[in-house]
Amino acid sequence: MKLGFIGTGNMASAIMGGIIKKQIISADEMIGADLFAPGREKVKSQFKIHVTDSNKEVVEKAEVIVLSVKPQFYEDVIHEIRDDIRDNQIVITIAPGKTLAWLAEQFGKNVKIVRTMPNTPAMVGEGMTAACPNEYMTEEETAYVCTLLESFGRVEIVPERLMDTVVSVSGSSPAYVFMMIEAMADAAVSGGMPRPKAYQFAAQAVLGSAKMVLETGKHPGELKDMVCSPAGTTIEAVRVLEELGFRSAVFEAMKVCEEMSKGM
Ligand SMILES: NC(=O)C1=CN([C@@H]2O[C@H](COP(=O)(O)OP(=O)(O)OC[C@H]3O[C@@H](n4cnc5c(N)ncnc54)[C@H](OP(=O)(O)O)[C@@H]3O)[C@@H](O)[C@H]2O)C=CC1
Ligand SMILES: O=C(O)[C@@H]1CCC=N1
Repeated sequence: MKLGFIGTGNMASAIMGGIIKKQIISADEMIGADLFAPGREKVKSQFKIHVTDSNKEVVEKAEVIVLSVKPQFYEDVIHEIRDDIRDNQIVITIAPGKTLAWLAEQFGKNVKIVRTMPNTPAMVGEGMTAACPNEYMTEEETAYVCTLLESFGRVEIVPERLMDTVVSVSGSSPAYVFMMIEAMADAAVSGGMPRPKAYQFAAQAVLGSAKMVLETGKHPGELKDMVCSPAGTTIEAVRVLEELGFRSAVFEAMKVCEEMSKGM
């Protein structure tokens, strides 16, 4: 087995889906463990990967192991597997707040670890993942892990001090964007548009806007100004968003998210 998952929930499924779609690793070379039988069965039927109820079996069989349980279960899972981890294996973590120093302490031995923060758009190959390798990872091993992570989106190696900021700007942010799409669609429905069409219009507008930021290299403010025709419709919408504290709401929500990550 090339890749193993301990925990087969939402984020693990998004990663599995992205990797299988890009055919970097076949489903037959992946194994996932989950205590929750319906969770295991879901990924088995969806992706045809091997599944087990034993975390130790994943460690026994996989070269690279993704710890994809909630942060509060990290300590127990690491203590369960630490004696079985071999020198040549690589552990990928995806939990907020779990620093490389904390992870080293829990393993209590020299383990190759890459601390990452992915996001669920991995499911459609548009993930954004930040990665921090520890001192036991060679350049080749880090490059291999980056190839895996790139199979489901963009990857950046970042200094570890930025990881809590990454949680707020990309790990958690799909939730805020989905809320915005939902709100936009509700307003479109109120204007008379059938709901399925409203989601399509709102989502495509968000997708296209994001692509413009990434592909033109222009400042988002300049792109916004290009939409605001003089005495037009958009500038009135912008006025109301400013009045209702749109920017401030996003800013404050992200600061709370970052602080929460630090405390985990
Ligand atoms: N969801 C997201 O968008 C993102 C999540 N993450 C991180 O990914 C990790 C997983 O989150 P997410 O996928 O959302 O959570 P989920 O609850 O969807 O998935 C976690 C899975 O692990 C199972 N589990 C719990 N304890 C164990 C154990 N001891 N051994 C094996 N399996 C276990 C859970 O079972 P049960 O339900 O029975 O407890 C559940 O099926 C977290 O650390 C999270 O912070 C990172 C970036 C984005
Ligand atoms: O909500 C959470 O805690 C996880 C981490 C980033 C996204 N989801």
